[in-house]
Amino acid sequence: MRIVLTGTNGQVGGALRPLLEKGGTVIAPSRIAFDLSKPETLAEALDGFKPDLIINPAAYTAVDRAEDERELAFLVNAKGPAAIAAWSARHRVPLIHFSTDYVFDGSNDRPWREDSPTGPLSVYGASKLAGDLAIRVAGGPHLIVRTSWVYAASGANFLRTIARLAGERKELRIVADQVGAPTTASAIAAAVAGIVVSNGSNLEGLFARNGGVVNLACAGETSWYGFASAIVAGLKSRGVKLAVEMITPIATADFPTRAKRPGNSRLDLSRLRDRLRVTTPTWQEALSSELDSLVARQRELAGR
Ligand SMILES: NC(=O)C1=CN([C@@H]2O[C@H](COP(=O)(O)OP(=O)(O)OC[C@H]3O[C@@H](n4cnc5c(N)ncnc54)[C@H](OP(=O)(O)O)[C@@H]3O)[C@@H](O)[C@H]2O)C=CC1
Ligand SMILES: Cc1cn([C@H]2C[C@H](O)[C@@H](COP(=O)(O)OP(=O)(O)O[C@H]3O[C@@H](C)C(=O)[C@@H](O)[C@H]3O)O2)c(=O)[nH]c1=O
Ligand SMILES: [Mg+2]
Repeated sequence: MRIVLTGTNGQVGGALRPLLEKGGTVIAPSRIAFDLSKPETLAEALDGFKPDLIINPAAYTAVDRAEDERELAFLVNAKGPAAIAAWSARHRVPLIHFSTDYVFDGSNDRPWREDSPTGPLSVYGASKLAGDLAIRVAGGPHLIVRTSWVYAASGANFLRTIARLAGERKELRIVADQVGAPTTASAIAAAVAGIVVSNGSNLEGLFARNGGVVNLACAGETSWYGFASAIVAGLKSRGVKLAVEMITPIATADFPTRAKRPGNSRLDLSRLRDRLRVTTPTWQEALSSELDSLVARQRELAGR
């Protein structure tokens, strides 16, 4: 199977690559060879790659910056995916794409289902929602994996931000009224690669029956404050020396940001379990193994 995989410098694409290489030929075009901000060039590139499957984790993910770069965010997150989806529909080549909890307004008091009403609060969320809708409208075989709060031992993410700040500051002030499920790129990659490997050439049929959007996050829930507290506790228990003495829970209103974020980011995982037979680790289990990798990497870099 020939798999075109985008975004391999990113968290999810980077975690997927080695898992997919075990089961097929992975074509991982550079951003220059396959630039989502140039939608008109993508069909010709795909003609050349001749994939049997396209997996597209590449995205514009700078949530605050997107408020000032609306056009670029929509090109990368909506127009590019729309062009890929049109090619996928024309050639009946399955497409796996990724979506976000930020398509919701966060007002609900229950976990969001795949068909819950959307209402993005940010340009990033609106651009991702436009991508989801364009893929659906194109009508090809597709699966849109909707996830939340993604992090890894490397890359730009909340774990790495907190690990850095905890080494520099006495006090961290973290919002406690936004709840969701922190999710490792490796948990997403394991689940997605599992679906690909176990269904092989039958993905088109699987997506016809059970495609569309599926929520996929780590199990359980916490706030950004709860997540930061667990990160700091986990680093300390692994013997990492930190400057931080106090972690203070604050309200969203006390941490002004350019983009608005949803209060409730929780995703209902029953479709994932019932239709795709996939379960994910709890966020605490996933954090524990990611902290092991982070600390091992830091010790290696420090030559210890
Ligand atoms: N990060 C998160 O918290 C969450 C992410 N998601 C979604 O999951 C998916 C994967 O996210 P994640 O792995 O964290 O993202 P990252 O930000 O880690 O990686 C994004 C990747 O997209 C590439 N990219 C950006 N612009 C373009 C472009 N114009 N053309 C081609 N490639 C481009 C980047 O390339 P380069 O490295 O060269 O910049 C990078 O490799 C995305 O769809 C995202 O919206 C959903 C929920 C949460
Ligand atoms: C660094 C910091 C952040 N925060 C808050 C701000 C924000 O509400 C929350 C998380 O901040 P971040 O900017 O790291 O997270 P953010 O970039 O909003 O993360 C999002 O990225 C996109 C791509 C997604 O799709 C989402 O699922 C989500 O993971 O923590 C604090 O309260 N104190 C702090 O010191
Ligand atoms: Mg961010």
